[in-house]
Amino acid sequence: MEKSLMAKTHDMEEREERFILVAVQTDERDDTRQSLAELRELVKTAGAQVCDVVIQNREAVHPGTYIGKGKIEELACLAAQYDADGIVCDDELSPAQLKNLEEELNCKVLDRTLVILDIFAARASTSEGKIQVEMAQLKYRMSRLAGLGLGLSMSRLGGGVGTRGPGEKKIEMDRRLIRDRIAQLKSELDEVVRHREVTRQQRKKTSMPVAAIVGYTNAGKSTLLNRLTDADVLSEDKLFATLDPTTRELVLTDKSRVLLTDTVGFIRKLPHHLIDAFRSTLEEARYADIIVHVVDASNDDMERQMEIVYDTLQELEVGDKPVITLFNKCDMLDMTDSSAKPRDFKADKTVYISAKTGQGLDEFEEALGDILRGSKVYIEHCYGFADAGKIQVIRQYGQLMSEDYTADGIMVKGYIGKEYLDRAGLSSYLKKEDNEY
Ligand SMILES: Nc1nc2c(ncn2[C@@H]2O[C@H](COP(=O)(O)OP(=O)(O)OP(=O)(O)O)[C@@H](O)[C@H]2O)c(=O)[nH]1
Ligand SMILES: [Mg+2]
Repeated sequence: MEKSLMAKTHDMEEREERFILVAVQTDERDDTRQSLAELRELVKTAGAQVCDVVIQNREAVHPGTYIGKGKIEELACLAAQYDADGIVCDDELSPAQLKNLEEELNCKVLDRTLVILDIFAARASTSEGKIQVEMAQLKYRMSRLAGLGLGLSMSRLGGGVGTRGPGEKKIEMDRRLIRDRIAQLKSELDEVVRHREVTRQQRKKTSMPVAAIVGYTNAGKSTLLNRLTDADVLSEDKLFATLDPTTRELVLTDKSRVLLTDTVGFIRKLPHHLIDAFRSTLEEARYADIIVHVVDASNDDMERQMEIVYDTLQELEVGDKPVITLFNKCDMLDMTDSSAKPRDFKADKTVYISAKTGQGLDEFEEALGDILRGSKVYIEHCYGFADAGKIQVIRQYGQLMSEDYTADGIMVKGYIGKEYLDRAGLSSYLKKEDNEY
């Protein structure tokens, strides 16, 4: 990780902060263990230590205190025993739960959302990322200001996990100031979104198809982009290494070009404030022509992670697009028994790869080329000189390979999406068998 705010804070402190993780296991949840393993990684990524884990079996989360009275007492003893700085609950706490737990335990009380926000705050590097994180943090604080006396409570808590980031100094502002700041950030963000929209439009003009690399955090998305394009994106064994989308051009074997975009990883219980704030970043997938779904095939929790990725895509209203699923990290698996190979029935194509060793990447590029060609049809037609409008449609929405002036008109060769055939006045000229559409 780069020298971050976090590292700085910790240099100043004598020791890393220590937390006890707390989760409630209900009948409805079957992934408490994995979710806690992930929370442990999140806390470590945020620069703190985990000293113990406490799980309470309950029919439902306690509405006032998250866990029951007996468990709170047990936690208080444990916290004293470990000299822990606080606890981290595995669900987003309501304002009341947060306040009550703080009062009962008299230590720092964090939740999963705060830890994720904290990591994002330390990692955001572009102005867009910073605005997005600050906005998410302020919204989170804002919803917890009610009756919390946050000024007092935060100064008692001091620095460390859950208090960092661009919002740090602003935590103690009153509600009105926070509201003003949110409004200001929102207008800055609108500006950024407009800019992004312009960039997207420009990209469209180059008529290069866009493939968005999506997947669970730590699946290997950045490693894949680096491997394919020398993109030099930070990749590491930490959650949320990537916050800002990076786009690079990839030239396929048939010489066609495609833009590959690396995106923010998904995670279970991705805080809603973050989804809202990062919508323009996360939405890269929405404007892509094709989705490349990277899965960490070496992770026991792979199936659930894939589900979460598809759910998040749905939440982001990423419509029906072709999906190539890449089962990554195959270098760590024994793939000789083909019946043990993982499958993704939602994908149009599945490839087994290792972004680390390069295994399977030729097959992936081939699959990418096939799908991209499949969505476009080849055109070769001589337009009259008066057909400028039609040629403009091809220029704008397709790939114009050549444009030669002849005595009869303009000979145009290229590719265009099937959906634009009518607008380019071409449908009647195409022979179905030529293009297999
Ligand atoms: N063994 C093995 N490790 C891999 C492979 N691909 C990626 N990794 C490792 O997995 C970790 C995460 O890789 P990243 O590329 O940062 O993952 P990411 O999906 O971009 O993660 P976020 O940006 O955090 O969402 C790193 O430690 C990589 O070295 C692979 O094919 N094999
Ligand atoms: Mg990454």
